[in-house]
Amino acid sequence: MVRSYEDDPLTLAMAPPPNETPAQREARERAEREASRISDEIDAQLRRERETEKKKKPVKLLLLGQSESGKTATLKSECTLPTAIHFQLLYARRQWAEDKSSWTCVVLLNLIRNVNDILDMLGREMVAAQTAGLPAASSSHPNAKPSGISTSNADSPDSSPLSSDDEAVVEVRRASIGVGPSSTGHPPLKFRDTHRLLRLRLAPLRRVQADLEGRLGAAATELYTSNTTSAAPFDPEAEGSLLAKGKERAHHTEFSINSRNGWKSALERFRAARRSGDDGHGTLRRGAHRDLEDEVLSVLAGCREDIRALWEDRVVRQMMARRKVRIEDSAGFFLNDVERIAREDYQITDDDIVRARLRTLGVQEYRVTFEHGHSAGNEWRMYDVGGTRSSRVVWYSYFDDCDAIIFLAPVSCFDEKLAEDKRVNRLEDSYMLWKSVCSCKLLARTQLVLFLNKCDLLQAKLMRGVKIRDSVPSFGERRNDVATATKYFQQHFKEIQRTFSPVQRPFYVHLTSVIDTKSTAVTLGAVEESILRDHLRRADLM
Ligand SMILES: Nc1nc2c(ncn2[C@@H]2O[C@H](COP(=O)(O)OP(=O)(O)OP(=O)(O)O)[C@@H](O)[C@H]2O)c(=O)[nH]1
Ligand SMILES: [Mg+2]
Repeated sequence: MVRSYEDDPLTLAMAPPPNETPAQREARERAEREASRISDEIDAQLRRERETEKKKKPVKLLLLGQSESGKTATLKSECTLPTAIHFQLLYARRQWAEDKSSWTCVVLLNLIRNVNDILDMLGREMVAAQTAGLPAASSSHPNAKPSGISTSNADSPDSSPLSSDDEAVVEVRRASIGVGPSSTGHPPLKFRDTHRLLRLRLAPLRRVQADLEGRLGAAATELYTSNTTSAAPFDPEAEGSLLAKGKERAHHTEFSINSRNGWKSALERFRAARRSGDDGHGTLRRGAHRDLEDEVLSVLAGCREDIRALWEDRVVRQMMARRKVRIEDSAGFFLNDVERIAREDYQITDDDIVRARLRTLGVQEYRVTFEHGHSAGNEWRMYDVGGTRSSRVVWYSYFDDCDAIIFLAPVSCFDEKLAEDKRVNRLEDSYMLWKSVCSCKLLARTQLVLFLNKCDLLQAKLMRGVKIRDSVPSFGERRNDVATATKYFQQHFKEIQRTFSPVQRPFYVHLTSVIDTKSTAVTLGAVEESILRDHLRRADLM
């Protein structure tokens, strides 16, 4: 049976009365319009509530990558921008002024380490020159004493305050910057009295380095050993995984380290020291409570000219070139800024902070609530992790419910080895780590964003004539320039993602130099938008 529209009971019930007057009709239509407005308002209210509900779930973002890939620098880079609207770290913003002065000690430590590294090399070379039968210090002064350097002790008693413990630390540090025992196969370098004097006059910096390292704790020194041979000890399915072996966290040297012991707490030690020197009226007492930072600055200011002389010395440069040491490419390099930094009134800049190096231990959490921009009202939780192989085992516990990962792969490191395992090429390690992250089932729905970082250092390295194919044979005869190299590396990462992701996902990649704060802010802006879009879509599906 076919029913006509006019027969529909609802239509009949809603139909105006047949004898409706114009006044009644107007009243009815007004009532209908009002009902419709109220209904729209209720819908809008419900929509707003749903959006708020969605926003209540924080966006969870991890920064992953090997040690010295630039994870912490990425966060610092964002914090330094006064007008940054992206990733506004409210925690960091509030603490930034305080943190800024605490980072001063890190910069001073980095600079002093640069100097001591050179002095170590110099000591070895001077001994080598002497054992080669040449005078280590050919006197330019008629009354100058003969060199006191003894061949039985690399650093003679008159010129070096090194204890055997110090020597061990120096050995480790030398290994980290690729400093061999001495440059061989060349005629001995022509050292003069000035070199011996420089070593003598700069010797106090060794003690200062030890004091600063003591104050900053474990974060101040790099890790040169690892108790795991796996690139991804967090991956239960990976060979050599500590989790797979069922080893407990407590058995692992870095497992005991948590967010309270990261660089934030390293800086906190300085804040505490500063507070203890405060007389309660906002002024620092001198003498017994004199701030370590002031003391270091005063020693450094006294050494400024000698540091400059050491760094600009032709023979010293020759020595480093022979040893293939590129101290200027190492993390926390500040020797070119000695004129500005080694002063009692040194004021740290944002740029110094981004370039300062302090290792992250464990996992650092940042909670951020955006006040404006497209993330307004959203809470973001960001996790900056320690990247050494031993530290990676704790990563897994942060994977659950993770919206996005920014994975940093330092591409300038194609010819370098991991500090914690000298057998492993750093680019290879990044590939292995990326593969584990891509294939991890827990991260199957997580957005992955790859930063091919340290492009500035890559550029400088290639300009110096370093050939990629010497370290990466598969690179072959391609053009040895940044564009070709990054395209090649990018393709490799893309292929790994495509092959190993349990579910196909878009490949997001950015070429970065995260110490360039301005361009990093632009990149992070785009990343933030894309992560947020995905986050809301996931919330919609819930
Ligand atoms: N020139 C240059 N230096 C960079 C870049 N990214 C990071 N650095 C520097 O490299 C050093 C190491 O960076 P970090 O951010 O501390 O490295 P990380 O990944 O947090 O390392 P861990 O905490 O050990 O896991 C710092 O001195 C940074 O300033 C870059 O793109 N270019
Ligand atoms: Mg870090």
